[in-house]
Amino acid sequence: MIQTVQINGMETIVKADAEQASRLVADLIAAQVRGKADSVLGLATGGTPVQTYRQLIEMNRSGQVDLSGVTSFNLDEYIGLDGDHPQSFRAFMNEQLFDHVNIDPARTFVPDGCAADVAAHCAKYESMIESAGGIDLQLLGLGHNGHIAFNEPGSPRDSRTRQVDLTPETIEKNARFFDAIDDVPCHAITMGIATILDARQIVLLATGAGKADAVAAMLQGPIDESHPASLLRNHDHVTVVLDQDAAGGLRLD
Ligand SMILES: O=P(O)(O)OC[C@H]1O[C@](O)(CO)[C@@H](O)[C@@H]1O
Repeated sequence: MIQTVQINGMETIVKADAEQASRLVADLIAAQVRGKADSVLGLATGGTPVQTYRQLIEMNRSGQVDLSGVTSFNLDEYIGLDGDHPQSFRAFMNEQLFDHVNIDPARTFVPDGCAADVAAHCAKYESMIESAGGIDLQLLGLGHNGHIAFNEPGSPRDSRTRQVDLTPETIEKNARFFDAIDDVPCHAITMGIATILDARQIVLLATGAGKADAVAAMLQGPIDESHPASLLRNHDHVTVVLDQDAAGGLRLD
C-alpha cells in the first residue's frame, strides 16, 4: 500500500513497511544532494533512521549519490558523553553513516556533549549552521511523547540550540542503547524548535505501532508546545513518511 495524503497541510506518505518508508527517505535525501551537491543536511539519531542510513551507504557505494560536497549538522548530543563514548550520538553517526560514505568528516557536526561552556557552544552551533547557509533538508524522528530532537513537551516554539533536561520517559526509552538505565545522561544539547523550523525542508520518519499515537497527535491534534512535533505544522515544506503501523491512529477519510 502506498498512499500520499495532505493532512492539515502536511504531505503524509504511508508505505507498506519500515524498509520501504526508509528507502523513500533515503531517496528524498539523495534527490536533495543530487540537486545541490553542497547541500547542508540536518541529521538525526535513534533507531528510526538506521535503515535510511543503510540505504544511503548502498547508494553512495554504488555511485548513485555523491556526499563529498555535503555538510551535516546533527540535532542533539548527550551532555557528559564525549565523541569517543560508544553511546554518544557522534559515535552513532560515525558507525551508522559517516565512516561508510564519502562525506568529508571535517564537515560533519554534532554538538559537543563535553563543551566547557555549554551556552557558548550552543550559540556557536547556531552561528555555524547560519554560516553554512542554513539547513536544506532536516531529517527527524519522532519521540513517543511527541518530542523532536530532544525538545521535550513544553519546549518553547521559539527555542534554539540549548541545554535541556530529559524526561524520565525519554531516559527509559533510550536505556535500550545503554548497559543500565542509570548510565543514560539526564541532560542533552539539542537544536531548538525554531532551529528546526528554519530548515528549508523537513522530512520526518516514523515507523512502528508504538509511534501511532504520537503521529496522530502531531498531524491531527492541537498545535501546541505540549506536543512539540505538532509545531511542524507551522512549516510549509514538511514530508511525513510513515509505515502502515505508525499511520494506524490517523483518521484518513
Ligand atoms: O528513533 P527512535 O529511537 O524511536 O527515537 C525517536 C526520537 O528519540 C530520539 O532518539 C531522542 O530520544 C530522537 O533522536 C529520535 O528522533
